[in-house]
Amino acid sequence: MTEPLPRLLIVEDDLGVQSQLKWSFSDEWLIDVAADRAKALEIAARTPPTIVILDLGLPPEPNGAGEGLATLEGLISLNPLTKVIVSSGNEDHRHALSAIRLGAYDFYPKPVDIEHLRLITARAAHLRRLEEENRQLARAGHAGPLANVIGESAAIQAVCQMVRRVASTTVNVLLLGESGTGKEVFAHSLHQLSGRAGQPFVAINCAAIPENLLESELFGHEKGAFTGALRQTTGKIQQANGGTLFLDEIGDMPPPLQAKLLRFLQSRVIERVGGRQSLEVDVRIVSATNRDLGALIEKGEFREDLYYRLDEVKIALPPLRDRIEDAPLLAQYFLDSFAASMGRKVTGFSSDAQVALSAHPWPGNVRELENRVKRAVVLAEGRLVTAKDMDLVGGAMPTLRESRRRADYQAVTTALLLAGNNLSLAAKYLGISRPTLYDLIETHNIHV
Ligand SMILES: Nc1ncnc2c1ncn2[C@@H]1O[C@H](COP(=O)(O)OP(=O)(O)OP(=O)(O)O)[C@@H](O)[C@H]1O
Repeated sequence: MTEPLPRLLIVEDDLGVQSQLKWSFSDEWLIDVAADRAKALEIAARTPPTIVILDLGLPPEPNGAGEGLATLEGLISLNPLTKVIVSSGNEDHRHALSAIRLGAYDFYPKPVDIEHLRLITARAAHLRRLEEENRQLARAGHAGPLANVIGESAAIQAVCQMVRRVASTTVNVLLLGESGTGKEVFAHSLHQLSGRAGQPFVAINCAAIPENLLESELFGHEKGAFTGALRQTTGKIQQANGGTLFLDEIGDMPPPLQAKLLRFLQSRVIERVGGRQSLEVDVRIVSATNRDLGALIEKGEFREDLYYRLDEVKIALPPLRDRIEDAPLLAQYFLDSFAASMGRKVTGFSSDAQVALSAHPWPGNVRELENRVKRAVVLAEGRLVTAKDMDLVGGAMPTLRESRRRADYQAVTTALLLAGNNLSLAAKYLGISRPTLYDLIETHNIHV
């Protein structure tokens, strides 16, 4: 998909200047021209321009600025994001300043210097793009990070944005990511941001419960259903009625239970183990795994039909090493909360600790960082935590290759975020071709 060219409206009554401008900009812009206020506003209403180049001296006042300024006001009131660049032929600087006061983006003196005007136009277009992206983010509810989520990296912001976007829907969400990347944190955010927030959030770890107990944990059982079933119990699915069921480590669910879970997802009805009564249950399913479900499906260990039910939307959580700029933020956050709860007067990190935080590859992700900081808050002798307190002495410098890998990953995720996942635009921001961008996305396993 190629990006449509942006629209430029030239409002100019001098036909010579009009065609000069048209000719100079037609390679990068879709151009409309108007010679007076009425025509300009009519075009702007019909095909909204990104940028307007506006001559202030329009008829019937070619030597004044009244008509030009009125046109400017009309354009801005049609769309306040429109960037209007004004020109005035007479030497009167005051008109240009009045225009800026009324909301024009910039001005330039006549006679026109095309190179100068190109620069102004490019900057205005860039600003307009940023403003529109900010608006989109704000509309998607992305006013800041999610509650309980620490991180400012582009990668984590993209995740927050996605979580906000899907939270209010009823789609089942599959969270993928290495151990300790925050899958449960985001499952909780999804629930809190959804219309189900006042209802229960029930989590179950499919790997931690022995196979023979998992079924009754999920579905409940009747009294006497099996040896030791002394009374009727309510399963987790029913406990979550009206709310969200978080199925952690879904990749470890044994195949017979996968079949039962699938039946439930199709019918939305459960039967307790040993029971006959059908109970209707309304839950939203959020599941998570650090395993490669595709590989499990290939080996016949995970049902593909269940996978498609669970993966209505997939959200991939980046490992901490790929958003290393979040490590100092998370570390300070954990330090403050542990210091407060343990009553310790530790306030920050020594410089060797700060270097270690950014150099360590964090195989255990945020959980590892949390544990290391906790230990350090206990051990620290002074006000500052050292690398030794975190047991990160001699923490290997990242190799040049690793640093480059991280830089590539960050650049690509940032560009995708700014481009709203539009690949052509992201490739353009990065100054690379689309095929190169595809390769990078594949190499870094980035989900778009
Ligand atoms: N972005 C974050 N901001 C604040 N705390 C976080 C963040 N991500 C993770 N944590 C914390 O890190 C720890 C691990 O997170 P969580 O249990 O959600 O990871 P997980 O991906 O579900 O791990 P596992 O796959 O091992 O179950 C938790 O204590 C959680 O509070």
